[in-house]
Amino acid sequence: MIFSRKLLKETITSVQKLIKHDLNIVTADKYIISVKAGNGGTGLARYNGCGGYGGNVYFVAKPNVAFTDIKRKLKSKMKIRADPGVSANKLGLIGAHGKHEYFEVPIGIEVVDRENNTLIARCSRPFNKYLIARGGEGGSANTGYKGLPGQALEIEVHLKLRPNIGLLGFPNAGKSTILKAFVPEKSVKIADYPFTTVNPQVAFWNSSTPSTSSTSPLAENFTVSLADLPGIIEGASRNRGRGYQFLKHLEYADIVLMVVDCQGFQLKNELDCPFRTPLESIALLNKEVENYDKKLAKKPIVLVLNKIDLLESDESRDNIQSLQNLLKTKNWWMGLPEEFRPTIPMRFENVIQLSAKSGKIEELQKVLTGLRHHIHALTDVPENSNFEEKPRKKRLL
Ligand SMILES: Nc1nc2c(ncn2[C@@H]2O[C@H](COP(=O)(O)OP(=O)(O)OP(=O)(O)O)[C@@H](O)[C@H]2O)c(=O)[nH]1
Repeated sequence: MIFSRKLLKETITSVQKLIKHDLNIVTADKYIISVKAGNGGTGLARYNGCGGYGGNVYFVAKPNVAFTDIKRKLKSKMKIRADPGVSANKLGLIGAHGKHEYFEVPIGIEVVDRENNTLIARCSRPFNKYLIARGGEGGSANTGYKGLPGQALEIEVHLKLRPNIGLLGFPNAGKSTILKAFVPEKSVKIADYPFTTVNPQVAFWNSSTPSTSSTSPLAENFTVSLADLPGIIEGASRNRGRGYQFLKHLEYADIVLMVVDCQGFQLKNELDCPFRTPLESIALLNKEVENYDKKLAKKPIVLVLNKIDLLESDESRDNIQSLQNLLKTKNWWMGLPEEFRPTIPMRFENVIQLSAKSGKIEELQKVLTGLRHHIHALTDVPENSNFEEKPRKKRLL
């Protein structure tokens, strides 16, 4: 088959775009892995020899481990094991300890013991190591010279995003459109019906991204991650519409970007789906967030009243202006009927009107940049720093 130069060039460009897409967008999930710490080595009763301890299994939170890498690793590695301790023998009465296993994970993952459904570790601190399974004691007089078994357990690894900015809103509010405006490659899927965003998507925005104008106040190489979560629905905090899976990604967000359609919201054009005004939508989102986790409602929140280009009359534009002014006040929720009133009313850092579709998001970028002190920059943590493992004490005979 003969390729024309043009066709070849087009193919190379689309492959490059695909690679870029893969680098810029990641998704989140849950994996089941079995973990086995090392067994203790056997002691030698005749000479009071001691077996070495089995190695422990640790998870180490690393900022440079990408979600895409860990997904690949977790898919292929169904078992994580540490080495057993060495048994004592005539020539070596003290067996060496087994090597620990350090499994590097992205910051923000959670580890749950499947047997009793308890949280073992929340790997949220960069370079911290988290003990997942303890190695067995080496054989000695204490154990009747038998090496004890290392802990074995089945764990669930929850990949939680740790975005700097997490987008929150009802379906169709324009979250993906905002994300696309930050990262202008055509790789972010946008469509005009609810739940098109199947998985949370993350984009990395930095000062060299073409969408940021030359007047961008962000410093060179400052990278901010933005997560577009699927639209939540009323009852999300009770896990309606897979609400937990979406809301959990906001737990580690530095800033929440709440997006509301300035024309209001209706899930479906049906009688049992009531129409919600923009103010009601905001209050309901507030309630879902606080019901899920009170701490979320206290995060720095920027509110976007989106789709202002659809406001045709002067009256509707005035109404949105009044709403914007109201939302900047502390008691914005006071005029709402009882069922809409949040228990922990959000205090918005800023409220802005936007037309995400126009792609002109400079004002939003400026507002977020003004909140830079809340943002944990991805480049803040040294790439190569590492922890030192303290040597385990040598036991005396
Ligand atoms: N006119 C107008 N349309 C917009 C604007 N922002 C988004 N849209 C449109 O609204 C529809 C929904 O936008 P999305 O960005 O997919 O909304 P979403 O919040 O990500 O939706 P889910 O993924 O369902 O949660 C699309 O047809 C967009 O083109 C805007 O500022 N003005």
